Amino acid sequence: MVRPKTAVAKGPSLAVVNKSKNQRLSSAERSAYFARREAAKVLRSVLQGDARRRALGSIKTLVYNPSVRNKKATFALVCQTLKHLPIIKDVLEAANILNSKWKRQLELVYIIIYDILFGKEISLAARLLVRRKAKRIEDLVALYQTPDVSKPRYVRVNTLKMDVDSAVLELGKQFTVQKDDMVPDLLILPPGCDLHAHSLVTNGSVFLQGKASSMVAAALAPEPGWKVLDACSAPGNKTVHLAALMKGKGKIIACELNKERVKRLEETIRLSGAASILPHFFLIYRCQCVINGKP
Ligand SMILES: C[S@@+](CC[C@H](N)C(=O)[O-])C[C@H]1O[C@@H](n2cnc3c(N)ncnc32)[C@H](O)[C@@H]1O
Repeated sequence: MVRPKTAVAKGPSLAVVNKSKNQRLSSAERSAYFARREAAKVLRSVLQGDARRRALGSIKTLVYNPSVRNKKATFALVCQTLKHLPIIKDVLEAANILNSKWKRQLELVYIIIYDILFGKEISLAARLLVRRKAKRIEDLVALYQTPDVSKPRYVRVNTLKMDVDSAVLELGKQFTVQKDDMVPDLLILPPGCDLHAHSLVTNGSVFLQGKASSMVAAALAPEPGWKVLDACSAPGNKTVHLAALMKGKGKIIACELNKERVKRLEETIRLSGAASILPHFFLIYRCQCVINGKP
């Protein structure tokens, strides 16, 4: 195996590839960028030659093609990537990040992964280890991990089916339950409790609905008799919350663009019990709402 003398990665890797064309690259970045592109082309020829058992030329011959500008760096990149290819392939397989676009540029991906794993980034990581007084990469990663901030679970009581105090009693048999101080029909449960299969959820007495989502209808505070337009309604959590606050008097015009999501909206309305209690309450439109001429 040829051992190149040059340091291979002299510029940022993925960052360079992803830089928008409008942003100017420094000359070092530009040369690293071209070296990677050129190395990928050479690598493709080498690997295709291997696959067909018919080499299109030695790496040197391919690199000395006049179209290759940065011959030293390209040669080094190709050799080093080939040397580490089994590891690179393993990493790619484990990471499972190849989409169809990247699969078409597999050789470039190999080169970039080489750079990330064994090129300049390693020395950056080493510098970081010293700076953060960490002995191993794992310790460094742990230093950067944000503490697990546990978020409470919220459920909104569907007052068309159940009153808030009964829901507190029922859920209180299993969990510690608190009433939210901003949204009257919202309950706070401990982080991590899974209510998906709870009978109050499956029968539509409570909805798994976050605080931000539940605040919308509460902030509007519609009164019975109002006519309310829900312009983007599926899956319908806010639609049925409005229905509960309006106690069945008035009208809700629920619009939804997506045909499949209209089905979800109808299912939410059915689950909430609103459709049977208030048969003429909802008007569901599969439409694109147009406001001031704009969708
Ligand atoms: C974030 S969801 C709405 C969530 C809903 N308000 C709730 O609380 O359950 C946005 C919905 O708006 C629909 N949508 C987007 N643009 C729309 C348009 N111009 N007209 C009608 N529906 C639209 C989308 O298909 C999607 O189902």
